[in-house]
Amino acid sequence: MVRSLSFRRCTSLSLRRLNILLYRGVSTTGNSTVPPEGSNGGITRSPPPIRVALTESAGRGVFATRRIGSGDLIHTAAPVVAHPSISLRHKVCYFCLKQLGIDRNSAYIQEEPTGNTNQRFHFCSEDCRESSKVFHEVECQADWSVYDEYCRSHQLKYPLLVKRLACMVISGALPANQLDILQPEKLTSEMIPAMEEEFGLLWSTLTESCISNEQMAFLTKQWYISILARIRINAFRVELVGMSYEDLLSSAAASVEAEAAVGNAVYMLPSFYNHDCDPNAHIVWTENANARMKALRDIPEGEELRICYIDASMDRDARQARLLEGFGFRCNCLRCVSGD
Ligand SMILES: C[S@@+](CC[C@H](N)C(=O)[O-])C[C@H]1O[C@@H](n2cnc3c(N)ncnc32)[C@H](O)[C@@H]1O
Repeated sequence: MVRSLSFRRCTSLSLRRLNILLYRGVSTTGNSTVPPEGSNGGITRSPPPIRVALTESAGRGVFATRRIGSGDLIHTAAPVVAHPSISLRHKVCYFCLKQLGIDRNSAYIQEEPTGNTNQRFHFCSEDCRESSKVFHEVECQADWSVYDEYCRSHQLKYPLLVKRLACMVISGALPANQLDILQPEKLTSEMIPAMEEEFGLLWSTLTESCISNEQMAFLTKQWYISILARIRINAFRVELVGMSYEDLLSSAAASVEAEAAVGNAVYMLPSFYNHDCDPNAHIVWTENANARMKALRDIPEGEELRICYIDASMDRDARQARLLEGFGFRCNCLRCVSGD
C-alpha cells in the first residue's frame, strides 16, 4: 500500500516534470529547431491543449486539456533528430528534409574537403546549413563511406539517426541521455549481434577521426543499443503531403529500399501518442520535418489523443501482426476488439 502510494506520487511528479519538459520545443503555431514554415520569427509559445498522463493499459499517453475541434492544429513539434532517406539524400535538404527544387544547383551545397561527390550535402537555405553545424561539423571529421554503405546495403534507416545523434552529443548540442524518457523496445537476444556490429562500425568510424576519447566517452555499446531501442519504437517516417507518392517512388527508384518517405525523425511530445486503428488525431508534414499534430474529429476535454502507427486500411489480423512485430504490443482498440 505504502509502496503503491509513493509510486503514484513519484509517477505524478515525474509526469508533471515531463509535461514541462515536453512543452519546450512545441507550440501551437511554431517550433524551435527546424525553421518554421514561412519563417517569420513571429512564433507564439502558448502551451498546447494537451498533457501527458498514465493510461489504463498503454503506458503514458496524451490527453486533451480542453475541447479540440475537428481539423484543429493541436501543436507542432520540431524533431530532436532527423535524417534523410539514403536514396533521397541529394534531393532533400540534409537538415530539414524539405524537397529541393528541380535545379538542385541553386541549393546551398557543401562539399567535403575530399572532393568525393558522395560527400556532398544539399541544404534548402543558408539557415539550414548554419543549423546543421550541430552535427555536421563533427560528421565532416570522419569518413562515413563504410558506415553509410552498410546501412544502404542492409536497408537500415535507424542507425543513421543514431549516427546523427552521436555527432550532436559530441558537438555538445545534446546531452547523451536526451532520449532516455522515451519508451524503449523490448529487445530479444537475437537482435543484439546486429546492433553490436553497427555499434562497432560507428565506433571505429569516429575513433579513426580526430575526435578525442573524452568527447567519445558516452559512446558505449550500451548507449548505442539503448538509443536504437528507443528510436525503433518512436521514430516517424516523414512523408511530405506536398510531395506526390509517384514523385517519391520515382525519386527512390534507384534504391533497393524504394521507400516513399523523405526521411525519418524522432520527436519528444509526438512520441507519447499511443496508437488506435481508428485514430482521433494524425501527424502531417507539409514542407519539412516539422510535425503538425491535427485533430481528425471533435475531441472532448479529457479524451486520450491517439494516432495510427500503421496503414489503417489493412484488415484486423494484418494490423495486429504489424503492430506486434513493429511495436511489440497487441492492439485492443475498439476497432480491433469489435473484429473490424
Ligand atoms: C510511441 S510509444 C507511445 C507512448 C508510450 N505509451 C509511453 O509510455 O512512452 C509506443 C508504445 O506505447 C504502447 N502502446 C501504444 N499504443 C498502444 C495500444 N493501442 N495498445 C497497447 N499499447 C500501446 C506500446 O507499448 C508501444 O510500444
